[in-house]
Amino acid sequence: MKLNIFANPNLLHEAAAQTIVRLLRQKPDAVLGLATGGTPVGIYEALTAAVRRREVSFARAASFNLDEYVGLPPDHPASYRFYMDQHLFRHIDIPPERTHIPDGCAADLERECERYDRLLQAAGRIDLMLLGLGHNGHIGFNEPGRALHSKTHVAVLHPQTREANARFFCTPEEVPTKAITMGLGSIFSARTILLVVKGNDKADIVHRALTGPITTECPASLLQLHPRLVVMLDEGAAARFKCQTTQNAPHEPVDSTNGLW
Ligand SMILES: O=P(O)(O)OC[C@H]1O[C@](O)(CO)[C@@H](O)[C@@H]1O
Repeated sequence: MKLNIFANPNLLHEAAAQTIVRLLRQKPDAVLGLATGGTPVGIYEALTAAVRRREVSFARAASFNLDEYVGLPPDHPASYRFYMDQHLFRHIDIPPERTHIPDGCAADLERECERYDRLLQAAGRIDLMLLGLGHNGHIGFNEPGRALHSKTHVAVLHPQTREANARFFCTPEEVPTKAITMGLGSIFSARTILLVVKGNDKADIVHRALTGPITTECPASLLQLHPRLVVMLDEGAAARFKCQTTQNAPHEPVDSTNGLW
């Protein structure tokens, strides 16, 4: 695992974006796994700026989003399709037909999950999976529980998750109770996983996920087993890690695990 700690969120956003830029320069047809939520917004802004500066092109790339709410159409402002269009896709040159997000309004949700898995399989391995972290340790919408799913499935959202995401809706009651999410198997099969976590409110959970026991009660703890895990934290999220803030250029991540493991 490579752990990078940044003095402020802007440096973190830039470093995460540059990781994706570097990948696309080496491999223009890379398959990207993408996340939503508050965390990646700044990363998508930095990617948009890099495309505007013509530092990178997404013209040959493909993307697969982690999840989508059940029952929200693409034009609902809180749907993840809407979010991705608003924050990234409409600002970059990725062909719309190569951007994939589960259809949360499909008449048959089980078939939609199977369809998404077939698309993932046909695309080959995800080269880089961008992940945020839920306050309860969820990744995508893989919620804590006695068992985890490997494949794309319909997840019942934890009350804590619905509460955390209520800020994206007019009223808390509007937050859907279910979502379609990529499973742990699909997330894990990515060549590289980039976990980005910001804010003091996530300091405990990110520390537990990366240093605590590996358990389905904290889905992100499974990431400890991934052979190529890159973690980027701001100082708030890194409060419980006793290692130094990344001093070198933010786009040159260093291995700063410094005897932690
Ligand atoms: O960045 P946020 O808004 O804290 O969300 C964290 C995680 O929660 C989700 O939004 C799902 O609740 C994930 O997609 C995201 O990575």
